[in-house]
Amino acid sequence: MGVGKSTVGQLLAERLGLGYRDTDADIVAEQGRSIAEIFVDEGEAVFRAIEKRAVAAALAEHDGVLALGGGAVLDADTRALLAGLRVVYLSMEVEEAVRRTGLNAARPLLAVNPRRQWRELMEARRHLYEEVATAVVATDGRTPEEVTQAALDALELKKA
Ligand SMILES: Nc1ncnc2c1ncn2[C@@H]1O[C@H](COP(=O)(O)OP(=O)(O)O)[C@@H](O)[C@H]1O
Ligand SMILES: O=C(O)C1=C[C@@H](OP(=O)(O)O)[C@@H](O)[C@H](O)C1
Ligand SMILES: [Mg+2]
Repeated sequence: MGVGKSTVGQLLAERLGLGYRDTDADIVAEQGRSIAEIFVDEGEAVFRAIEKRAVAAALAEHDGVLALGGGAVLDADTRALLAGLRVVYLSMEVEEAVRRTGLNAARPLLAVNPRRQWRELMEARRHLYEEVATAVVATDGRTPEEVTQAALDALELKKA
């Protein structure tokens, strides 16, 4: 969360001359309400079910760069759909995460104690990100443009 998937995803798509899509944006458009509203109104389990459908639809329809929400990989079927695709895991340390997400209420899972909540989420998820990734790019101290270049380099290496 806040590592730059949406920001870098758009830049990456521009650099590759491909389309860009973001499953959180798809969900907001389909539901007609914000991610935070879905969490508040219906809870995380309902959000995850909506997200699972949105990711499957996007992977089926879209041929380009796709940014996922940070929790999409919690679902085993979603992880299976990612197998065989080029998946970039953007990483960062906790201090960078707090700087980037701040007290932004748009991310309900970090709303109360961002530092502690982020650490706990990463402990639970790191192995899943590593499982689905075909390339890992550290983003600390890098601008979005530098991260994009590093992702291109990492993807290029993977092609060889
Ligand atoms: N490399 C970066 N350096 C500094 N700030 C960044 C970087 N990448 C993204 N940001 C900022 O961090 C915030 C979260 O970025 P976003 O792309 O929405 O992340 P994600 O989609 O992974 O949650 C935004 O305010 C964005 O401008
Ligand atoms: O990591 C998560 O569980 C979430 C990440 C968010 O997307 P970003 O990773 O784009 O912030 C969004 O899907 C929702 O708030 C839940
Ligand atoms: Mg995003």
